[in-house]
Amino acid sequence: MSLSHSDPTYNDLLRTHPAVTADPQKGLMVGSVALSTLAEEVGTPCWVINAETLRLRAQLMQQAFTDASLPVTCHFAVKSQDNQACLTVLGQAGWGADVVSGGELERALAAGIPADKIVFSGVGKTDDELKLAITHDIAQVNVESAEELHRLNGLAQQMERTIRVSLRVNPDVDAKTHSKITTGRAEDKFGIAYTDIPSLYRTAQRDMQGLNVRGLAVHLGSQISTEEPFRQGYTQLAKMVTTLRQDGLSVEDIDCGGGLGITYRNEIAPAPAMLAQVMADIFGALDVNLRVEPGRWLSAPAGVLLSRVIDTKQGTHQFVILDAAMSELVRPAMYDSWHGILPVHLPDAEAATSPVDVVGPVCESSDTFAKQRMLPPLKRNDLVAILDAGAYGSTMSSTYNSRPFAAQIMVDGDQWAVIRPRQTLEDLLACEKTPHWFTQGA
Ligand SMILES: Cc1ncc(COP(=O)(O)O)c(C=O)c1O
Ligand SMILES: N[C@@H](CCCC[NH3+])C(=O)O
Repeated sequence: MSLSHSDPTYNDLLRTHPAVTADPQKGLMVGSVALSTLAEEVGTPCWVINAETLRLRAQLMQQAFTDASLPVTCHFAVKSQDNQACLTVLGQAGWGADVVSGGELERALAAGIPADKIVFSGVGKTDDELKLAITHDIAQVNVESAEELHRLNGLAQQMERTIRVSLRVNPDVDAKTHSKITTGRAEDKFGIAYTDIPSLYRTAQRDMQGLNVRGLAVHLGSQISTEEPFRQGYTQLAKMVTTLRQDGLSVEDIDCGGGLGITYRNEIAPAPAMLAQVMADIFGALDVNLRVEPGRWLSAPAGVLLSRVIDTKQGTHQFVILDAAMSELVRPAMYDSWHGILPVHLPDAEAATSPVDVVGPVCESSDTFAKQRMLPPLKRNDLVAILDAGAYGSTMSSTYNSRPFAAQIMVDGDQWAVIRPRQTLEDLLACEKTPHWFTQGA
């Protein structure tokens, strides 16, 4: 988060973030709606999602696979953005869902995504979650251990059903992204060890009556910004397909996971066309059905976190204290991640920028959105938009420091609506109970 001369300027950020535009009179806009209007009407902090951006990115990704003549089923990773309105937009664009919990499965169904377009990944699925998947006969469960495979088979047989599964392979490939979001190294908790796959797959396909074993899945990590990890991971998978087929087993499906990175700062992020090309090169001749599970690439650039300056203060550093905090957007605190920050009022072309620390009000030094960021002057009550906040923002929010969850707004052209109201303190307290022995006789 340190000061870098290669940091994008205000204009660079605007150019690379079409979800927001600048109007000389109204300041920053999402679609045709001024962010200042949303701040007035809904209050800050709040999340603002541009439906058009989501739709466009869904289309662009599908187009990349079409251009590569690759039939791919696209499943949106719900963990990146789980709002029902966003899932509805993507469902209407023909996308399925990738879920990692019973809650996400219920959300995807509630948004109208059909069960046969839902895949269920995740390193620890409870019996209840697996039963839910069986009950709804979802597209497939990506199984992450021998133990889970046996448990799922038992549950399906008890329910007198069968369920489609793929085995998630741990290919021992380093995705060269942040260590905390790397999932395909041997030491990571995800997937089944590469060398254990052949015997487990054989047992599952030949002997487990509750399972319809379809193929293999992989997910290497998130915010992957180079082609090489995809190439390495998928090559491992393709070799495994050959091994299994040589053993007389059938492999019909390959789930390539998600992970495609975006440009937050100055990363040269790969385009979906790169992913499509790698998949075509490696799987094109294998005669398999392909799936992908991207999240961030679709949702991150579609959303901003809108916040107001509570105060500024001059210490060793100049501080700008926002009403948004790590309780809304935890990524900078958790991964030292960099997010563009734009003042909502258009800065005077003459205004000099100076280095400031942009922080939140939470009692943690890590509650810092940016250190020594070159920004035009900001004063109390000014608004700022924190960019690329549509993924792993609201879904990772907490109520730390008794801060109720922020409102979520969707803008679609000239229309806007609150799609999740701001939680109130009453909402927060309503589900808590003080044990009866404290209140008896009071
Ligand atoms: C199994 C699985 N699929 C898909 C994703 C989505 O990843 P991303 O948002 O990086 O595309 C994740 C998250 O890392 C995941 O764990
Ligand atoms: N939460 C991470 C991504 C993790 C993806 C889930 N496996 C982030 O904000 O970058």
